Amino acid sequence: MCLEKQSLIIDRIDLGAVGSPIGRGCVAPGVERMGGTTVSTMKQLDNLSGLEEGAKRACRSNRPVLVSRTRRAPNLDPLSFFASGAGTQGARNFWSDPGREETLVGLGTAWRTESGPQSKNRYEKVERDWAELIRGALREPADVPRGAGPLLMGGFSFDPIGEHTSLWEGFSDASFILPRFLLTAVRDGVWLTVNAVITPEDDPEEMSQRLAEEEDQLVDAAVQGYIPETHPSYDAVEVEPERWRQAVAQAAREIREGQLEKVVLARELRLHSQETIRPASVLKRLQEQQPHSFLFAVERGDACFVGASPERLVKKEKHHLYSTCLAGTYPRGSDPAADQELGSQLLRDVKNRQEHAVVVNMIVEALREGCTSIQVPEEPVLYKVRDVQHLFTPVEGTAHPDTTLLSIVERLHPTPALGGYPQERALSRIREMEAMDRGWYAAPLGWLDFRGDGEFACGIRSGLLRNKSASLFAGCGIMGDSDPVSEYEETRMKFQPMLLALGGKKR
Ligand SMILES: C=C(O[C@H]1C=CC=C(C(=O)O)[C@@H]1O)C(=O)O
Repeated sequence: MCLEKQSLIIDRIDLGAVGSPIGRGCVAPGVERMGGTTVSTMKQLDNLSGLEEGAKRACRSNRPVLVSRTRRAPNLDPLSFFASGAGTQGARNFWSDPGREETLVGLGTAWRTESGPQSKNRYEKVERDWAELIRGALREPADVPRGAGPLLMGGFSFDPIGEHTSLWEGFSDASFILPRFLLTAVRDGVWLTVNAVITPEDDPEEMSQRLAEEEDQLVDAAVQGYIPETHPSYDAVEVEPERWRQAVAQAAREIREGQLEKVVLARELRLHSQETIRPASVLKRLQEQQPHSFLFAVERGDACFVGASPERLVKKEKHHLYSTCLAGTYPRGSDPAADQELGSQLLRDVKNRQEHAVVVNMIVEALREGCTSIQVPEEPVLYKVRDVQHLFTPVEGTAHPDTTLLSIVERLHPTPALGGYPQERALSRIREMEAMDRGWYAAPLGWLDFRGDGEFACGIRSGLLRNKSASLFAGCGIMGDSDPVSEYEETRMKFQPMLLALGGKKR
């Protein structure tokens, strides 16, 4: 629809109060009145000038144009916002870092990029597609906080070459969504970004009306603050535990023979519930129970990959890079003294220190290629989460000007904390020895913004929810002296966060 429309002159209205109780109760649900103009209409007008400009650009360049508008939304709670999108979108994304400095909730799809199996260039493809869309985008305002404005949310599968089963249907080897609505909760407050990709065929007025209506519905539902509470009772089936213990023994033998240094073997626990498992309910419990972990949910169609991972893969903020070496695990103690004693034992444990060192060496090498300088402490410290404690070494670097976030993700993934060492040998042993499709388990997931900044975590302590079923995943680093029974116990501890978050009882 490339007709030159007469430009509307619109008074800019600060929509900081969107969804606030002003006028609530005086008008139909979803519409709030302010000085004779409905908020819905104001939103529509507010978005319209950008969309009209975008439509003109789309016509001139004959290509889609991204129009993105961010404003404050002080009264929105991230979890309620996530829950408010249930059912309507099938494309929700939730992200929160362990400091809860940046919580992002994406609802709906303004644009997406995907890569299929065997795709060797999946990282470059996402970056290329995104750069192409961002070129010529209209953003308002120019300055938005980190985590707001146009950005992609999603992730990658663990291994594009390994077997792909129907379990992970909907989750391709790279899948990133530019959310139609993005809520960003940061120290500075809460922001709402509305993204639209307008083509020469679109009518900006119609689009702006549709966006305003959708936003009203979501914001109204979120303001009600309803988060479903489910307590399903479920049957749990461990997938081939004996075969897994044998694989651990076999891997340890191969390591002693010098065929490889380390491999991470994982297993699956399948749950069947009496009622539909609600991702928002699981996220709520994870938020309460796992304050020191990344929280994530990636919904694709009727499935949702959810977890509370303690492990950062990489964060990029301007030219600063931050990564994490997390490997080596002990249980938590039943009281502070016992906990401290177990922590001291872990710090002295030879097998765990070696397992950890393999990870540090690889991450430092991988970062070195993209950095002008690297800082890494000499000794690991403890990182304690609710059910286990780990050896932890943070690594920081200063990136070369041309080092991109996804090029670092590609270099790092899978680190020996998730795959093994040497990488290719470990990957081929995982493909042969594990009786499961890892899908997105242990893979990079996170967000990437219009500046090239963002953050990725490793998708561990996680599960894939689909209607009444859940598949939970847990793995451990196998070394030459690994004992199959203790490694099996370690995976039991690592299932705990998701089992607890499902909130139900084992039948
Ligand atoms: C592979 C997992 O954990 C990794 C991360 C931290 C500690 C690990 C370990 O001690 O084995 C694993 O390398 C998992 O939780 O599924």
